[in-house]
Amino acid sequence: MLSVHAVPGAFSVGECNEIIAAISRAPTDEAMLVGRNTDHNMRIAELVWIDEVDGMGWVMDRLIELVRQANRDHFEFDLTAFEESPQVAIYKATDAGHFVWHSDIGGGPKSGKRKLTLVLQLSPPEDYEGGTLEVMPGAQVLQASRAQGCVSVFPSFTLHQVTPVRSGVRHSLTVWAHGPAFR
Ligand SMILES: O=C(O)CCC(=O)C(=O)O
Ligand SMILES: [Fe+2]
Repeated sequence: MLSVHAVPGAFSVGECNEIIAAISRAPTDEAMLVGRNTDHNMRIAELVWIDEVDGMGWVMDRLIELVRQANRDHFEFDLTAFEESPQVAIYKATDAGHFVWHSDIGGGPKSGKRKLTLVLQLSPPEDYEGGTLEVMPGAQVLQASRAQGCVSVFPSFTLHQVTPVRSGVRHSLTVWAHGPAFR
């Protein structure tokens, strides 16, 4: 099983900028962790749920196709639904935005059924320093591509983190595919 599947150019630069512009007009919520824990030591980011932003249907359509292809070609998990809205996270250097090591599988009725995680790099790499998505599928830590429009797909149980943003602002989009428990 491939641990992290990358799709460079899954979204064009123009499309990423369009998503950032659309969500910047929407109100943000402070990031909450799996289990609705607001421990600031774990994650500092602002969140916008794509389902609540007008004109973003095409984004969900593209994400579904990307997950479907990645699953068919690389993971072959039993996936049944997308039960949660994709979310855009905004990590700001002024807040030392980050997300410590975690798995995405939580204890809730939806977060407990997460099986694949897809992360889209929305910001161009020159917009920020730090803010690297690191994934640890085994003994080694892999750094996800920072290229704008690149998508990384990995099993939701895989440990991953976002290192503190040291300058600028990083936007990313995360969506999960759900299904019955691993067995
Ligand atoms: O922003 C990222 O690159 C990852 C976000 C993440 O890990 C999550 O939303 O669970
Ligand atoms: Fe995560």
